Amino acid sequence: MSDEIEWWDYDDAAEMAAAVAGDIGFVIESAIDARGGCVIALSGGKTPLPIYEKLAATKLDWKRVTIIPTDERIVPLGDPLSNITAIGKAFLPKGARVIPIVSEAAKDYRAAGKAADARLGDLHWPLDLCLLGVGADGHTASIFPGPDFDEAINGPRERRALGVMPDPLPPEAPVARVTLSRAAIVSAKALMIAVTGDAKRKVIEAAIKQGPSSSYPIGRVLADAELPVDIHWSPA
Ligand SMILES: O=C1O[C@H](COP(=O)(O)O)[C@@H](O)[C@H](O)[C@H]1O
Repeated sequence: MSDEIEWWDYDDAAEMAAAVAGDIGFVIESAIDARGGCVIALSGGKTPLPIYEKLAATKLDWKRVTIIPTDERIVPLGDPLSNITAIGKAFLPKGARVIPIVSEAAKDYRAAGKAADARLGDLHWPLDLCLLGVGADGHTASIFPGPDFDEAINGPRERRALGVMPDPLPPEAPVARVTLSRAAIVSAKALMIAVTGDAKRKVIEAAIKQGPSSSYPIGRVLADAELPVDIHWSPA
């Protein structure tokens, strides 16, 4: 478990968006200065959208930035549930390289996970940054309870992505997923979480208290993190 998990509290989502976008922008600039490029993973769902709007408005050398989603719902590109579609809307116009991790050709969710893992092998690892979200049920990226949970948490460290069938399926997006593995997430050089609302805060606090045997996926990820983790929170 990282010795340093720091909470950053904001008055509202707009204030949080400005602060998190500033932090991500700093990581991107530093990576470009250091090695001429940057690879980041951004969470899906609705919470981070104001952050992406702010970040996309930041003057950066976007052509040197590669963005992957932390996880993807297995739906066609353009579907309202597609994480990469929302991320692409924000960053493709800036010239960033936005890489989907799910191809419509995948036969089943496990094959989709294997294809994503192979595709991710072409990128520069470890990630310069991973921004995670957390669901009200304590899932993070698409690490959910179910038949693939153990592999997502304890699979071989070189496995960066895998297919996941959440059980139970989350009502807000009841579909199979592809997710970064815990190993890929915690190897990132910078790890941040952005969440809103009291319920998610309580879940994360409980998960941290439970430690390495946490019943929540976010607890299992945080328990394996070695670098400091910033948790950004606003009430709504
Ligand atoms: O399904 C997902 O949910 C989480 C949380 O999403 P939010 O809309 O409650 O912010 C998200 O982090 C993940 O990437 C997504 O696929």
